[in-house]
Amino acid sequence: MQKEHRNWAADPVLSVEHLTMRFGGLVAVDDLSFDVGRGDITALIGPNGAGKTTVFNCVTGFYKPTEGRITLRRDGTVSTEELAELTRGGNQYRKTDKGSIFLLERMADFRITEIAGVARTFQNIRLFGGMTVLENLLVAQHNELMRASNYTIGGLLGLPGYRRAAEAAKEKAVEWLRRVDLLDRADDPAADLPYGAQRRLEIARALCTNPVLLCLDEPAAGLNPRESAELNTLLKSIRDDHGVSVLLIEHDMGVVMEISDHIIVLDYGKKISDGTASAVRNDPKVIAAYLGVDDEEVEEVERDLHVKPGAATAEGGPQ
Ligand SMILES: Nc1ncnc2c1ncn2[C@@H]1O[C@H](COP(=O)(O)OP(=O)(O)OP(=O)(O)O)[C@@H](O)[C@H]1O
Repeated sequence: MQKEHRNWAADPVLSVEHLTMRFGGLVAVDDLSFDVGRGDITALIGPNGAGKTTVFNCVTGFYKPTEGRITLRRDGTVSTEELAELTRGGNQYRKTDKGSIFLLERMADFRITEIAGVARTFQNIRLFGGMTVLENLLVAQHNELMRASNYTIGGLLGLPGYRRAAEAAKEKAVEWLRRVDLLDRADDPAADLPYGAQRRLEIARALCTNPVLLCLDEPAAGLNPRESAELNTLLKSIRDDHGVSVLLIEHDMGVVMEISDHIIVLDYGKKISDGTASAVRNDPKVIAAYLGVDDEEVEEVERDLHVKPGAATAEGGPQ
């Protein structure tokens, strides 16, 4: 059951404003603005080359945007005036007892994960294949463990503070393995897992960093229908049971339409639609943009969007 209230307007965890990213003469993202609601699953969709991954790379600090502001509201409430003040000054973030905000376009990728609380997965799985499943989740908590050792040899000496932190890291890893149904594979090399299980492990690894916003780049790519259904259940549980906001890029319209509270549609780097799944599904601009894809994909898109065959051609969409 999809929620009809608009968290993205009432309580945005992420606000992207006037984002532009140029590569030489190519404008990959063009003056794009959108909000991601706290506690929502938000999907960023659009035809190939629309600019989705570029947006992700800007939000997660892999690219420095040409222009634009990207605000992450980690917790509490920070007023518009305080945000304006932070923007005018040179700082990357502001933390007060009322709440904390981060200007992600000013921050390096590792700081975005570590202090702003944004975690991501990639289009191509990036696990440490030779390490065990459990070790992959412990490595993800390296920063926390380093802090616990006070960046000294406390870890090697087994000082109590470090030992406690190491125990907690293991407990967290085991708990996430249980949630993603991989506990029985904890000691196997990650590379030995089937593809769908590797995707779940990547998500668990991202969650071990305690994110407020989890960014997933095509999590359903390469999954069979059963694995896709399991992914849907996992993502809904991450939202509902753990309160983590999810922003995903996904080509599988079955997944997108079933789980998304909010969908943003890009085409040629610009936003062409923004709303609930049902609003976006019936937007002629979206259907037209999608029908600009290869002929063999047209029927699939029409079926996934639940529109009558040929409906969008009547709107004069690009062919
Ligand atoms: N590092 C880069 N240098 C030059 N051009 C780039 C770079 N990254 C992306 N682009 C270009 O920017 C445009 C948007 O690419 P992007 O990968 O963001 O699209 P996408 O919507 O994620 O596509 P897909 O669905 O195929 O993954 C494309 O024309 C792409 O070739």
